[in-house]
Amino acid sequence: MSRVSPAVRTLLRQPYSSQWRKTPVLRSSQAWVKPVSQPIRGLATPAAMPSASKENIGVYCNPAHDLWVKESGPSVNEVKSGEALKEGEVTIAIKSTGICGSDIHFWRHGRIGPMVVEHDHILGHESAGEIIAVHPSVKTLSVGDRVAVEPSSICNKCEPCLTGRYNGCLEMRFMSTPPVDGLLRRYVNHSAIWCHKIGDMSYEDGAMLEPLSVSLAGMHRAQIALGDPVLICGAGPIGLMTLLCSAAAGAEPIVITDIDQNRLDVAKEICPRVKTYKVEPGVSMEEAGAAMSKLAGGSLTTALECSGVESSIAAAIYSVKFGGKVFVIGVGKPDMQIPFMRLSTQEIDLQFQYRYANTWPRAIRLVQSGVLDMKRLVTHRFDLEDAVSAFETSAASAKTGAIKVLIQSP
Ligand SMILES: NC(=O)c1ccc[n+]([C@@H]2O[C@H](COP(=O)([O-])OP(=O)(O)OC[C@H]3O[C@@H](n4cnc5c(N)ncnc54)[C@H](O)[C@@H]3O)[C@@H](O)[C@H]2O)c1
Ligand SMILES: OC[C@H](O)C(O)[C@@H](O)CO
Repeated sequence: MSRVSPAVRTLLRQPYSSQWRKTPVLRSSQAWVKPVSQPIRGLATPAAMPSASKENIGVYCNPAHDLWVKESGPSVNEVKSGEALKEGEVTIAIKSTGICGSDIHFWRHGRIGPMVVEHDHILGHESAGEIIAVHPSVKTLSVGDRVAVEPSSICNKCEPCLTGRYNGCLEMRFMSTPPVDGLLRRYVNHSAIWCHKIGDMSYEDGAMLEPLSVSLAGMHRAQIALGDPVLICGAGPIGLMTLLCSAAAGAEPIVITDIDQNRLDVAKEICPRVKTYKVEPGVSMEEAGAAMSKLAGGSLTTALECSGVESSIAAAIYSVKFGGKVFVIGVGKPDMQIPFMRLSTQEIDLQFQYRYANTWPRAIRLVQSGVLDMKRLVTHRFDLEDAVSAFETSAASAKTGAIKVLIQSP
């Protein structure tokens, strides 16, 4: 806050409130950031990074469930001088970021299980952008490269890291999971190894690679094959991406469920051969599971659970036949009841996925080649300055029809 005037400082400190939304957003023409004339060696010149003339702002939440936009680091001066850039790092001008259900959760509930918001905290981990500065030690990326950001940081020493399953890193620092700040900023410094080149892919598609990675990791470990009958529970962004993946993998038949008819309609739009099942209140998990099974002609061997809702996981367990598998991608309550004896007597495997490892090159190939087209899932776009409205729209998805809300910094 040291480079801003007291009036601006007051403005930037405003928590989420109607006052912020009515307040005109700061423009770079208001020039509260001093321009720097001498860029350091190895960094882009100011002419090569016009967007770095704008102040850096970020989207914050806190334990009191406020949500607001304010000044953030690295400052525009630090970006230009490179003083905050560590060995192996690049500066990314973030262009597009998706809002994830976990962002809404950290804002509204202040925690996801053991991950607790304890201070002012920057959200966002589904981003793509342009490289605008490169530490001299970085040889793999150049200024101007378009990249999708993998929001991880790992120790490279523990067993999960050394065996290639780095999503289980014992010292994982995942951006946007407290206490690690997220990507919903105009500029972010991050290790070059986690910035995946996307060529001429749009930044929107680039931002979608992160949730797609979750689906791909699930698909890979659930071992979905050509002709497999598959149930997908939950038609949110993850469920719909899993639907696209299942269709591309040749699963047949495919059944998808949700409580929201709009989302089921979108599922039908992006995959006309999918069969939809609307989950109604008052229907028991046994009945729901049986109905899902019937829609698939009694064939279901795999359920990919993408809601994280206890009753949905239970219905999935009742939907698959002897020897089947329920693969849970959704996350939910810390403790849940499951139909244990159904799992036991039917020898149903219950498996879980948490985040992803090594999925990004695969995700990029699938989107670049057109095998997967996720554009229909983007329903709303907001500028970074208007991030509060973006979060409200995403949080009220049943009313707004939002599926994936993107925040952009053109
Ligand atoms: N395992 C991981 O690493 C990982 C990563 C990202 C997201 N997730 C989780 O995956 C899940 C899906 O993410 P998303 O972004 O699509 O979230 P989302 O909340 O947008 O989608 C969940 C969908 O489930 C539907 N639903 C609710 N109750 C249901 C029920 N009883 N039966 C069927 N559907 C029901 C909702 O209407 C919604 O459409 C969430 O639990 C999220 O936290 C897990
Ligand atoms: O895709 C990554 C997930 O959204 C995160 O793990 C989140 O659920 C908690 O940080």
